[in-house]
Amino acid sequence: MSAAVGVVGGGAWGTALAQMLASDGRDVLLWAREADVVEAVNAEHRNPRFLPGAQLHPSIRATGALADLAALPVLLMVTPAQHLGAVLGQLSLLGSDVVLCAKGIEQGSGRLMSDVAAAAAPGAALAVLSGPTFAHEVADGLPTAVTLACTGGEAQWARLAPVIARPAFRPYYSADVIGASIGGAVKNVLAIACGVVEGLGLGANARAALISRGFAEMQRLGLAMGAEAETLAGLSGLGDLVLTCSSSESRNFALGIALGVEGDKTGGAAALLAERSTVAEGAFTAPVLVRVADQHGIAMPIAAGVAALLDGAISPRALVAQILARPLRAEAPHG
Ligand SMILES: NC(=O)C1=CN([C@@H]2O[C@H](COP(=O)(O)OP(=O)(O)OC[C@H]3O[C@@H](n4cnc5c(N)ncnc54)[C@H](O)[C@@H]3O)[C@@H](O)[C@H]2O)C=CC1
Ligand SMILES: O=C(CO)COP(=O)(O)O
Repeated sequence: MSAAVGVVGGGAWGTALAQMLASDGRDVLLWAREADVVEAVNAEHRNPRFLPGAQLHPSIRATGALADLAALPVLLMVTPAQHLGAVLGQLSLLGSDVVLCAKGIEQGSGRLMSDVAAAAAPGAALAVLSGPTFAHEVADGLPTAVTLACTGGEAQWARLAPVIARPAFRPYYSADVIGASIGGAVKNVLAIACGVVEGLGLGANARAALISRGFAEMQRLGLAMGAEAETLAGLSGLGDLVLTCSSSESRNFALGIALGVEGDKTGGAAALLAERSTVAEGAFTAPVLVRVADQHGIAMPIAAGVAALLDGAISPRALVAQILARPLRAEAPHG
Protein backbone atom coordinates (compact mmCIF):
# COMPACT_ATOMS: atom_id res chain seq x y z
CA MET A 1 0.00 0.00 0.00
CA SER A 2 1.40 3.43 -0.96
CA ALA A 3 2.15 5.91 1.80
CA ALA A 4 -0.51 8.52 2.47
CA VAL A 5 -0.07 11.93 0.89
CA GLY A 6 -0.43 14.97 3.14
CA VAL A 7 -2.39 18.04 2.05
CA VAL A 8 -1.90 21.12 4.22
CA GLY A 9 -4.85 23.48 3.82
CA GLY A 10 -8.53 22.54 3.69
CA GLY A 11 -9.76 25.40 1.50
CA ALA A 12 -11.23 24.84 -1.96
CA TRP A 13 -7.91 24.01 -3.61
CA GLY A 14 -6.51 21.77 -0.86
CA THR A 15 -9.77 19.84 -0.74
CA ALA A 16 -9.90 19.50 -4.54
CA LEU A 17 -6.30 18.27 -4.65
CA ALA A 18 -7.08 15.78 -1.87
CA GLN A 19 -10.06 14.55 -3.90
CA MET A 20 -7.93 14.21 -7.04
CA LEU A 21 -5.20 12.30 -5.14
CA ALA A 22 -7.77 10.01 -3.53
CA SER A 23 -9.42 9.22 -6.86
CA ASP A 24 -7.44 5.97 -7.13
CA GLY A 25 -8.13 5.01 -3.53
CA ARG A 26 -4.89 6.44 -2.12
CA ASP A 27 -4.99 7.54 1.52
CA VAL A 28 -4.85 11.33 1.91
CA LEU A 29 -4.42 13.15 5.21
CA LEU A 30 -5.82 16.68 5.00
CA TRP A 31 -4.90 19.35 7.56
CA ALA A 32 -7.62 21.94 7.98
CA ARG A 33 -7.45 24.95 10.25
CA GLU A 34 -11.18 25.03 10.94
CA ALA A 35 -12.63 22.42 13.32
CA ASP A 36 -15.92 22.35 11.36
CA VAL A 37 -14.03 21.40 8.18
CA VAL A 38 -12.21 18.56 9.97
CA GLU A 39 -15.50 17.35 11.39
CA ALA A 40 -17.41 17.53 8.09
CA VAL A 41 -14.68 15.77 6.08
CA ASN A 42 -14.41 12.92 8.60
CA ALA A 43 -18.09 12.52 9.42
CA GLU A 44 -19.81 13.30 6.10
CA HIS A 45 -16.98 13.28 3.48
CA ARG A 46 -17.84 16.85 2.55
CA ASN A 47 -16.36 20.36 2.92
CA PRO A 48 -19.44 22.60 2.78
CA ARG A 49 -17.51 25.66 3.92
CA PHE A 50 -14.93 25.75 1.11
CA LEU A 51 -15.93 23.19 -1.55
CA PRO A 52 -19.72 22.88 -1.35
CA GLY A 53 -21.33 20.23 -3.49
CA ALA A 54 -18.37 17.84 -3.66
CA GLN A 55 -18.83 14.34 -2.25
CA LEU A 56 -15.34 13.42 -1.06
CA HIS A 57 -13.66 10.02 -1.29
CA PRO A 58 -13.70 8.11 2.01
CA SER A 59 -9.92 7.62 1.83
CA ILE A 60 -9.51 11.33 2.69
CA ARG A 61 -9.15 11.79 6.41
CA ALA A 62 -8.88 15.23 8.02
CA THR A 63 -6.97 16.40 11.08
CA GLY A 64 -6.54 19.68 12.93
CA ALA A 65 -3.08 18.68 14.20
CA LEU A 66 -0.24 19.64 11.85
CA ALA A 67 2.11 17.24 13.64
CA ASP A 68 0.09 14.32 12.22
CA LEU A 69 1.51 15.15 8.77
CA ALA A 70 5.15 15.80 9.70
CA ALA A 71 6.42 12.29 8.93
CA LEU A 72 4.71 11.86 5.53
CA PRO A 73 7.07 11.61 2.53
CA VAL A 74 5.02 13.94 0.28
CA LEU A 75 3.18 17.07 1.41
CA LEU A 76 1.17 19.49 -0.70
CA MET A 77 1.15 22.99 0.84
CA VAL A 78 -2.16 24.67 -0.01
CA THR A 79 -2.56 27.44 2.57
CA PRO A 80 -2.96 30.96 1.15
CA ALA A 81 0.35 32.56 0.16
CA GLN A 82 0.55 34.94 3.12
CA HIS A 83 0.37 32.02 5.59
CA LEU A 84 2.75 29.55 3.90
CA GLY A 85 5.85 30.51 5.90
CA ALA A 86 4.13 30.38 9.29
CA VAL A 87 2.44 27.02 8.67
CA LEU A 88 5.44 25.34 7.02
CA GLY A 89 7.71 26.58 9.82
CA GLN A 90 5.63 24.61 12.36
CA LEU A 91 6.23 21.31 10.58
CA SER A 92 10.02 20.82 11.15
CA LEU A 93 10.41 18.76 7.97
CA LEU A 94 13.49 16.75 7.06
CA GLY A 95 13.78 15.18 3.63
CA SER A 96 10.10 15.28 2.63
CA ASP A 97 9.01 16.35 -0.83
CA VAL A 98 7.03 19.55 -0.34
CA VAL A 99 4.86 20.69 -3.25
CA LEU A 100 3.92 24.38 -3.12
CA CYS A 101 0.43 25.08 -4.46
CA ALA A 102 -0.33 28.65 -3.30
CA LYS A 103 -0.12 31.52 -5.80
CA GLY A 104 1.24 34.79 -4.50
CA ILE A 105 4.14 36.89 -3.23
CA GLU A 106 4.77 37.36 0.51
CA GLN A 107 3.80 40.90 1.47
CA GLY A 108 6.46 41.91 3.99
CA SER A 109 9.45 40.27 2.34
CA GLY A 110 8.56 40.38 -1.36
CA ARG A 111 9.60 36.72 -1.63
CA LEU A 112 8.21 34.14 -4.04
CA MET A 113 6.62 31.06 -2.46
CA SER A 114 9.70 28.98 -3.31
CA ASP A 115 11.92 31.40 -1.35
CA VAL A 116 9.50 31.57 1.58
CA ALA A 117 9.46 27.76 1.74
CA ALA A 118 13.24 27.39 1.38
CA ALA A 119 13.68 29.59 4.45
CA ALA A 120 10.86 28.01 6.49
CA ALA A 121 11.71 24.38 5.67
CA PRO A 122 15.40 24.15 4.76
CA GLY A 123 15.33 20.34 5.04
CA ALA A 124 12.56 19.85 2.48
CA ALA A 125 12.84 19.07 -1.24
CA LEU A 126 10.66 21.74 -2.85
CA ALA A 127 8.52 21.68 -5.98
CA VAL A 128 5.91 24.09 -7.34
CA LEU A 129 2.57 22.90 -8.75
CA SER A 130 0.79 25.60 -10.73
CA GLY A 131 -1.46 25.94 -13.76
CA PRO A 132 -5.01 26.57 -14.95
CA THR A 133 -6.92 24.70 -12.26
CA PHE A 134 -10.32 25.75 -10.97
CA ALA A 135 -10.81 23.70 -7.81
CA HIS A 136 -14.35 22.52 -8.60
CA GLU A 137 -13.31 21.13 -12.00
CA VAL A 138 -10.38 19.21 -10.50
CA ALA A 139 -12.63 17.86 -7.74
CA ASP A 140 -15.10 16.74 -10.42
CA GLY A 141 -12.34 14.84 -12.25
CA LEU A 142 -12.39 17.04 -15.36
CA PRO A 143 -9.19 17.00 -17.49
CA THR A 144 -6.54 19.38 -16.13
CA ALA A 145 -2.83 19.97 -16.82
CA VAL A 146 -0.29 21.70 -14.58
CA THR A 147 3.37 22.60 -14.42
CA LEU A 148 5.31 20.70 -11.76
CA ALA A 149 8.60 22.54 -11.29
CA CYS A 150 11.11 20.57 -9.23
CA THR A 151 14.12 22.03 -7.38
CA GLY A 152 15.45 18.47 -7.30
CA GLY A 153 15.36 18.10 -11.09
CA GLU A 154 14.37 14.90 -12.84
CA ALA A 155 15.13 12.69 -9.84
CA GLN A 156 12.48 14.52 -7.82
CA TRP A 157 10.09 14.47 -10.79
CA ALA A 158 10.52 10.68 -10.96
CA ARG A 159 9.46 10.46 -7.30
CA LEU A 160 6.57 12.93 -7.54
CA ALA A 161 4.97 12.29 -10.93
CA PRO A 162 3.56 8.86 -10.00
CA VAL A 163 2.20 10.28 -6.74
CA ILE A 164 0.51 13.29 -8.35
CA ALA A 165 -0.49 12.24 -11.89
CA ARG A 166 -3.93 10.72 -12.49
CA PRO A 167 -5.65 9.85 -15.79
CA ALA A 168 -7.33 13.28 -15.89
CA PHE A 169 -4.65 15.24 -13.99
CA ARG A 170 -1.45 15.70 -16.01
CA PRO A 171 1.63 17.33 -14.52
CA TYR A 172 4.29 18.52 -16.98
CA TYR A 173 7.89 18.55 -15.77
CA SER A 174 9.86 21.76 -15.42
CA ALA A 175 13.06 22.72 -13.63
CA ASP A 176 12.03 26.41 -13.60
CA VAL A 177 10.79 26.97 -10.06
CA ILE A 178 11.04 30.76 -10.35
CA GLY A 179 8.97 30.89 -13.53
CA ALA A 180 6.29 28.58 -12.10
CA SER A 181 6.11 30.73 -8.95
CA ILE A 182 5.84 34.05 -10.78
CA GLY A 183 3.13 33.13 -13.30
CA GLY A 184 0.50 32.19 -10.72
CA ALA A 185 1.24 35.21 -8.55
CA VAL A 186 1.05 37.76 -11.37
CA LYS A 187 -2.00 36.31 -13.14
CA ASN A 188 -4.15 36.81 -10.03
CA VAL A 189 -3.47 40.56 -10.12
CA LEU A 190 -4.14 40.74 -13.86
CA ALA A 191 -7.40 38.79 -13.40
CA ILE A 192 -8.66 41.58 -11.14
CA ALA A 193 -7.92 44.05 -13.96
CA CYS A 194 -9.75 41.83 -16.46
CA GLY A 195 -12.72 41.68 -14.12
CA VAL A 196 -12.78 45.47 -13.97
CA VAL A 197 -12.94 45.57 -17.78
CA GLU A 198 -15.84 43.11 -17.63
CA GLY A 199 -17.61 45.01 -14.86
CA LEU A 200 -17.34 48.26 -16.80
CA GLY A 201 -18.74 46.51 -19.90
CA LEU A 202 -15.76 47.42 -22.09
CA GLY A 203 -16.05 44.42 -24.39
CA ALA A 204 -14.10 41.39 -25.59
CA ASN A 205 -11.48 43.39 -27.53
CA ALA A 206 -10.47 45.24 -24.37
CA ARG A 207 -10.24 41.99 -22.42
CA ALA A 208 -8.02 40.35 -25.04
CA ALA A 209 -5.82 43.45 -25.14
CA LEU A 210 -5.51 43.37 -21.37
CA ILE A 211 -4.58 39.69 -21.33
CA SER A 212 -1.87 40.33 -23.96
CA ARG A 213 -0.48 43.46 -22.36
CA GLY A 214 -0.72 41.83 -18.93
CA PHE A 215 1.25 38.89 -20.26
CA ALA A 216 3.90 41.36 -21.48
CA GLU A 217 4.15 42.61 -17.88
CA MET A 218 4.45 39.04 -16.57
CA GLN A 219 7.17 38.31 -19.12
CA ARG A 220 9.18 41.47 -18.36
CA LEU A 221 9.20 40.81 -14.62
CA GLY A 222 9.68 37.07 -14.99
CA LEU A 223 12.67 37.37 -17.28
CA ALA A 224 14.21 40.01 -14.98
CA MET A 225 13.84 37.63 -12.02
CA GLY A 226 15.37 34.65 -13.81
CA ALA A 227 12.31 32.81 -15.15
CA GLU A 228 12.43 31.01 -18.49
CA ALA A 229 10.29 32.40 -21.31
CA GLU A 230 8.87 28.93 -22.06
CA THR A 231 7.55 28.58 -18.52
CA LEU A 232 5.85 31.97 -18.67
CA ALA A 233 4.22 31.00 -21.98
CA GLY A 234 3.15 27.64 -20.54
CA LEU A 235 0.49 26.26 -18.22
CA SER A 236 1.57 28.12 -15.09
CA GLY A 237 1.87 31.47 -16.89
CA LEU A 238 -0.18 32.26 -19.96
CA GLY A 239 -2.41 29.19 -19.49
CA ASP A 240 -3.50 30.23 -16.02
CA LEU A 241 -3.76 33.89 -17.05
CA VAL A 242 -6.21 33.03 -19.82
CA LEU A 243 -8.30 30.79 -17.54
CA THR A 244 -8.49 33.26 -14.69
CA CYS A 245 -9.29 36.19 -16.98
CA SER A 246 -12.15 34.31 -18.66
CA SER A 247 -14.54 33.13 -15.98
CA SER A 248 -16.31 34.52 -12.95
CA GLU A 249 -15.54 31.15 -11.35
CA SER A 250 -12.26 32.97 -10.54
CA ARG A 251 -12.43 34.83 -7.24
CA ASN A 252 -9.94 37.40 -8.54
CA PHE A 253 -11.89 38.02 -11.75
CA ALA A 254 -15.14 38.21 -9.75
CA LEU A 255 -13.58 40.75 -7.37
CA GLY A 256 -12.59 42.82 -10.40
CA ILE A 257 -16.13 42.67 -11.80
CA ALA A 258 -17.54 43.85 -8.46
CA LEU A 259 -15.08 46.75 -8.50
CA GLY A 260 -15.75 47.55 -12.16
CA VAL A 261 -19.51 47.87 -11.75
CA GLU A 262 -18.82 50.66 -9.24
CA GLY A 263 -17.66 52.76 -12.22
CA ASP A 264 -16.65 56.19 -10.95
CA LYS A 265 -16.59 55.24 -7.26
CA THR A 266 -13.24 55.33 -5.45
CA GLY A 267 -12.45 53.21 -2.39
CA GLY A 268 -14.97 50.40 -2.89
CA ALA A 269 -12.37 47.65 -2.52
CA ALA A 270 -12.11 47.79 1.27
CA ALA A 271 -15.77 46.82 1.77
CA LEU A 272 -15.65 44.14 -0.93
CA LEU A 273 -12.54 42.58 0.62
CA ALA A 274 -13.93 42.77 4.17
CA GLU A 275 -16.97 40.71 3.27
CA ARG A 276 -14.98 37.87 1.63
CA SER A 277 -14.79 34.43 3.25
CA THR A 278 -12.55 32.99 0.52
CA VAL A 279 -9.19 34.24 -0.68
CA ALA A 280 -8.62 36.52 -3.70
CA GLU A 281 -4.83 36.32 -3.70
CA GLY A 282 -4.38 39.14 -6.22
CA ALA A 283 -5.53 41.66 -3.62
CA PHE A 284 -2.67 40.66 -1.31
CA THR A 285 -0.10 40.31 -4.07
CA ALA A 286 -0.81 43.54 -6.02
CA PRO A 287 0.97 46.04 -3.71
CA VAL A 288 4.01 43.84 -3.12
CA LEU A 289 4.18 42.94 -6.82
CA VAL A 290 4.46 46.63 -7.66
CA ARG A 291 7.24 47.01 -5.10
CA VAL A 292 9.15 44.00 -6.45
CA ALA A 293 8.76 45.26 -10.03
CA ASP A 294 10.09 48.67 -8.98
CA GLN A 295 13.09 46.99 -7.37
CA HIS A 296 13.83 45.28 -10.69
CA GLY A 297 13.23 48.47 -12.70
CA ILE A 298 10.27 46.86 -14.51
CA ALA A 299 7.20 48.82 -15.61
CA MET A 300 3.94 47.04 -14.78
CA PRO A 301 1.27 49.69 -15.42
CA ILE A 302 -1.69 47.28 -15.24
CA ALA A 303 -0.52 45.72 -11.97
CA ALA A 304 0.24 49.17 -10.55
CA GLY A 305 -3.25 50.30 -11.56
CA VAL A 306 -4.82 47.35 -9.74
CA ALA A 307 -2.81 48.18 -6.61
CA ALA A 308 -3.97 51.83 -6.79
CA LEU A 309 -7.57 50.73 -7.29
CA LEU A 310 -7.44 48.38 -4.29
CA ASP A 311 -5.82 51.11 -2.23
CA GLY A 312 -8.68 53.51 -3.04
CA ALA A 313 -6.37 55.89 -4.90
CA ILE A 314 -8.29 55.75 -8.20
CA SER A 315 -11.74 54.77 -9.52
CA PRO A 316 -12.17 51.90 -12.02
CA ARG A 317 -13.17 54.25 -14.83
CA ALA A 318 -10.29 56.65 -14.14
CA LEU A 319 -7.88 53.71 -14.11
CA VAL A 320 -8.99 52.60 -17.57
CA ALA A 321 -8.66 56.20 -18.86
CA GLN A 322 -5.16 56.36 -17.37
CA ILE A 323 -4.04 53.13 -19.06
CA LEU A 324 -5.53 54.16 -22.43
CA ALA A 325 -3.69 57.50 -22.24
CA ARG A 326 -0.24 55.95 -21.84
CA PRO A 327 2.28 56.97 -24.53
CA LEU A 328 2.26 54.85 -27.70
CA ARG A 329 5.19 52.43 -27.79
CA ALA A 330 6.59 49.27 -29.35
CA GLU A 331 4.75 46.04 -28.58
CA ALA A 332 7.73 43.75 -27.89
CA PRO A 333 8.63 43.38 -24.19
CA HIS A 334 11.98 45.10 -24.66
CA GLY A 335 10.84 47.48 -27.39
N1 LIG B 1 -9.45 27.66 -5.49
C1 LIG B 1 -8.78 27.40 -6.61
O1 LIG B 1 -9.39 27.10 -7.64
C2 LIG B 1 -7.30 27.46 -6.63
C3 LIG B 1 -6.57 28.05 -5.61
N2 LIG B 1 -5.21 28.10 -5.68
C4 LIG B 1 -4.43 28.72 -4.61
O2 LIG B 1 -4.51 27.92 -3.46
C5 LIG B 1 -4.33 28.73 -2.29
C6 LIG B 1 -5.43 28.42 -1.31
O3 LIG B 1 -6.64 28.84 -1.90
P1 LIG B 1 -8.05 28.15 -1.63
O4 LIG B 1 -7.87 26.75 -1.18
O5 LIG B 1 -8.86 28.38 -2.83
O6 LIG B 1 -8.60 29.00 -0.39
P2 LIG B 1 -10.11 29.22 0.07
O7 LIG B 1 -10.46 30.63 -0.23
O8 LIG B 1 -11.00 28.17 -0.44
O9 LIG B 1 -10.01 29.04 1.64
C7 LIG B 1 -9.28 29.88 2.47
C8 LIG B 1 -8.19 29.07 3.09
O10 LIG B 1 -7.38 29.92 3.87
C9 LIG B 1 -7.05 29.25 5.07
N3 LIG B 1 -6.59 30.20 6.07
C10 LIG B 1 -7.20 31.33 6.48
N4 LIG B 1 -6.44 31.93 7.43
C11 LIG B 1 -5.34 31.15 7.60
C12 LIG B 1 -4.20 31.21 8.46
N5 LIG B 1 -4.03 32.21 9.31
N6 LIG B 1 -3.28 30.24 8.35
C13 LIG B 1 -3.43 29.24 7.48
N7 LIG B 1 -4.48 29.10 6.66
C14 LIG B 1 -5.43 30.05 6.73
C15 LIG B 1 -8.34 28.55 5.42
O11 LIG B 1 -8.14 27.56 6.38
C16 LIG B 1 -8.70 27.99 4.05
O12 LIG B 1 -8.00 26.81 3.82
C17 LIG B 1 -4.31 30.18 -2.80
O13 LIG B 1 -2.98 30.61 -2.88
C18 LIG B 1 -4.92 30.09 -4.19
O14 LIG B 1 -4.43 31.09 -5.06
C19 LIG B 1 -4.53 27.57 -6.72
C20 LIG B 1 -5.18 26.95 -7.74
C21 LIG B 1 -6.62 26.85 -7.78
O1 LIG C 1 -5.78 29.85 -9.54
C1 LIG C 1 -6.88 29.60 -9.94
C2 LIG C 1 -7.14 28.89 -11.21
O2 LIG C 1 -5.96 28.39 -11.76
C3 LIG C 1 -8.07 30.04 -9.16
O3 LIG C 1 -8.27 31.38 -9.42
P1 LIG C 1 -8.97 32.29 -8.33
O4 LIG C 1 -8.11 32.23 -7.10
O5 LIG C 1 -9.02 33.65 -8.95
O6 LIG C 1 -10.33 31.71 -8.08
